[in-house]
Amino acid sequence: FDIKAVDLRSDTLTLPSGEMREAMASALVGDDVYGEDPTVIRLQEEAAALVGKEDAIFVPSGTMGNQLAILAHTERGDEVLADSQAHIYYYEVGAPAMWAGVSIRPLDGLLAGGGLDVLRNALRPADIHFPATRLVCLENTFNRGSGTVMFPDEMKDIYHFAGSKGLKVHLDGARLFNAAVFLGKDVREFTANCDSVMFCLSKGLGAPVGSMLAGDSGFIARARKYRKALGGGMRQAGVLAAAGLVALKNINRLEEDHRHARVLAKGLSALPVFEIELDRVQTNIVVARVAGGIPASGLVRMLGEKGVKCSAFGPDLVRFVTHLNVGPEDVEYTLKAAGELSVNTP
Ligand SMILES: Cc1ncc(COP(=O)(O)O)c(CN[C@H](C(=O)O)[C@H](C)O)c1O
Repeated sequence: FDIKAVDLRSDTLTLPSGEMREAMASALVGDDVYGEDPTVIRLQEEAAALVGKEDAIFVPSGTMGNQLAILAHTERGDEVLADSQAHIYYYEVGAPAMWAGVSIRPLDGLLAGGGLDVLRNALRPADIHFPATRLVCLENTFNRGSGTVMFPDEMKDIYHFAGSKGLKVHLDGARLFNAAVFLGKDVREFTANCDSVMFCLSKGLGAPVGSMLAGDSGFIARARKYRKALGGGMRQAGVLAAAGLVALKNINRLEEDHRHARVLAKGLSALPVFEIELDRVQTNIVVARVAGGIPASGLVRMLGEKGVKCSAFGPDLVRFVTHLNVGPEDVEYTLKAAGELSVNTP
């Protein structure tokens, strides 16, 4: 059983391809703070057109894209609504309070189906005791929901209801193309139902760095100013944007990651130590409950010893993420390694 390395911790681990490296090396560049980097400009124009928005800005990370959206949509003291398990609340270091001076009210179930009722029940009347609620954040696909997809119709209901109450909607679309590919729909069917959208180039699409934030031109102008304030004004960033342009060609191959995730989930669920809701495995993320009282950290360690890396996703939850650098043979190897575990697991 020769040990090999299979890294399923996250799709953030994707490595730049040879084509990306060539594009990076030969990229036309200029000073992007002066608005003079032709490759950044091209990427921003292509990204805006792709998601059907007026303008877009290239940012170093999905987290910065999300935080710029909050800054550009709100004033200090406003309230933002997000799912309690949303990345923007769960994994972004409390940044909305740190930079935007806003509070996030965590809502259980906003992203897990029935979001409109959750939102409707969360709204409060104007009252001297209550902050002004300004923004609703959605996430598609839903990372901590095991990469599940919010259908465009549900997004439309939420978007129209939010709009009727004067709220803006920001979509954390870190893995939005995974959602579009899962449904076989144009990504604009999703983005027509939000005021701003962030999507990552650096995850399943394979770029080494970067995300795009898109919205109307006034919003992007505000986001650009806040990015500068956060020290995110970049100089010859065309070197990175060139990889992003190549990454956009990887959208259609995402179905391969989804297929690998389904094969992995099916194989793992046949083993006594993993409990998986197979209908929730829609894209490239597999979340498994660890049975037998084994802590997730223990399972991560035992699989690690066999060369398979995955993430603990809670005390008894583990996450496997398929991506560009994971092939069918890696899935097979993972199932073999996991199969060995189950035999030896008490
Ligand atoms: C839905 C969503 N939105 C935003 C981000 C932030 O993107 P980056 O700041 O890492 O570029 C992530 C990254 N997710 C990472 C991962 O899944 O391994 C970790 C948890 O931060 C994300 O999953």
